[in-house]
Amino acid sequence: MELLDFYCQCENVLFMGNKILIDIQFKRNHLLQNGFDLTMSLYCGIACRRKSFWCFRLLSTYVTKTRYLFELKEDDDACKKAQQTGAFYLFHSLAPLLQKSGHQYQAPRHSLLELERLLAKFGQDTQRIEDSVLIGCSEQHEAWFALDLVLNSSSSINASLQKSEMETELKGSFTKLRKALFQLNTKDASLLTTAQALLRWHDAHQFCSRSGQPTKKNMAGSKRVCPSNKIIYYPQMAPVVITLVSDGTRCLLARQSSFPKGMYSALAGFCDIGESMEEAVRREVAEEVGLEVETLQYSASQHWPFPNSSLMIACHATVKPGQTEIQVNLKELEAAGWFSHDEVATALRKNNPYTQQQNGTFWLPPKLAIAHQLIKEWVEKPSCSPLPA
Ligand SMILES: NC(=O)C1=CN([C@@H]2O[C@H](COP(=O)(O)OP(=O)(O)OC[C@H]3O[C@@H](n4cnc5c(N)ncnc54)[C@H](OP(=O)(O)O)[C@@H]3O)[C@@H](O)[C@H]2O)C=CC1
Ligand SMILES: [Mg+2]
Repeated sequence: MELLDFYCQCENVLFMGNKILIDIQFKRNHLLQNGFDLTMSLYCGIACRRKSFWCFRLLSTYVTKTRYLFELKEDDDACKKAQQTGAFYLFHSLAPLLQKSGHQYQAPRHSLLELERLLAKFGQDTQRIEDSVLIGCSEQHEAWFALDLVLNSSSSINASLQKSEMETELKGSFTKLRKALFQLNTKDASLLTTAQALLRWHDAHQFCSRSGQPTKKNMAGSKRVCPSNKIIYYPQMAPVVITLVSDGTRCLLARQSSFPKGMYSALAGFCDIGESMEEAVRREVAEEVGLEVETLQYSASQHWPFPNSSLMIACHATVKPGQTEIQVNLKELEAAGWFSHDEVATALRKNNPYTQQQNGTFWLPPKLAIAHQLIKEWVEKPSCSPLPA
């Protein structure tokens, strides 16, 4: 339910700036009378007066949130204003700040005032706040930003010395993202992943590749512009295909020498320029294990921040029956093999790297990796009906 149109009398309306809030009780009755299943409690929208009635076009919370973020990306003044009431996630050399509460970890947010105090305490200019990037907002339109306290800093104070003092001051610890992802809930993990990717991109794109001049970030951090030739640079992700190959009864798992000991995953590879997803899957499977893909089926996608931002495009593939002999490309992989449904289902159930290494068995990527989801899908439904490649 994204858009609704309806009419009501003036006393049911509250104005807030250029937005309106409908009297909740009225809306609930109205929507229930009209057979809507009201699952969200608040809608914003636009209104125009028609005789004694107001005509409303109501937008869902998701749409208003999206429109608000779009406005902040386009309008530097609006974005700067949003910082006044916004909240900031903090990083140190791309490691997010985490705080422990009981047995759980969380990513704390700081107000502008708290951030200004912190920067002043550590001898940094509050101008640095302009290096922050917009990463989202709450349903109440509290804008969320991320700032790296040392990247691009002109402060002469040694960054590593400052780190532990900052951690004491902030009652938390700056934790490497790979580790942080295992300690956070999915929502925080996804926000911090986006934040780190954006902070990293800005750090690596300080100069125009044509003029060599420093580029300037817009307030939200959704782009950088070269002041001398007006070239605009947008943050980029590299498309990567990840494929779980099956021969109908078994699936193919492989490992690179850089993987943690004992971990096996699906085949992955960067798309070459000019390739479709289907072509990239066929090429990667042929390059890495010497097999020809017969059919494939798209499953899902995921942003993956390591080592740089990738858009992981996940799919299931099958190979021609009777053509299942693997020829491992040792320049790319350390090992690859066929695994039975039972073996993979057992590994999935006991996916504990420590115990599985001890037993000499293999283990699979963690839950938050799309490779895990692909493998789980195959175990639950090994015979999906894919499209020809
Ligand atoms: N989320 C998940 O579930 C999973 C994510 N992944 C991610 O998928 C990505 C790709 O997998 P991988 O098997 O390594 O890829 P490839 O099989 O394509 O091999 C990697 C090599 O490709 C070259 N390469 C080509 N284009 C690029 C590019 N745009 N960026 C970096 N390297 C490039 C590099 O070679 P050279 O260094 O010689 O230049 C690199 O070492 C990895 O970054 C990995 O983190 C992988 C598995 C699971
Ligand atoms: Mg690969």
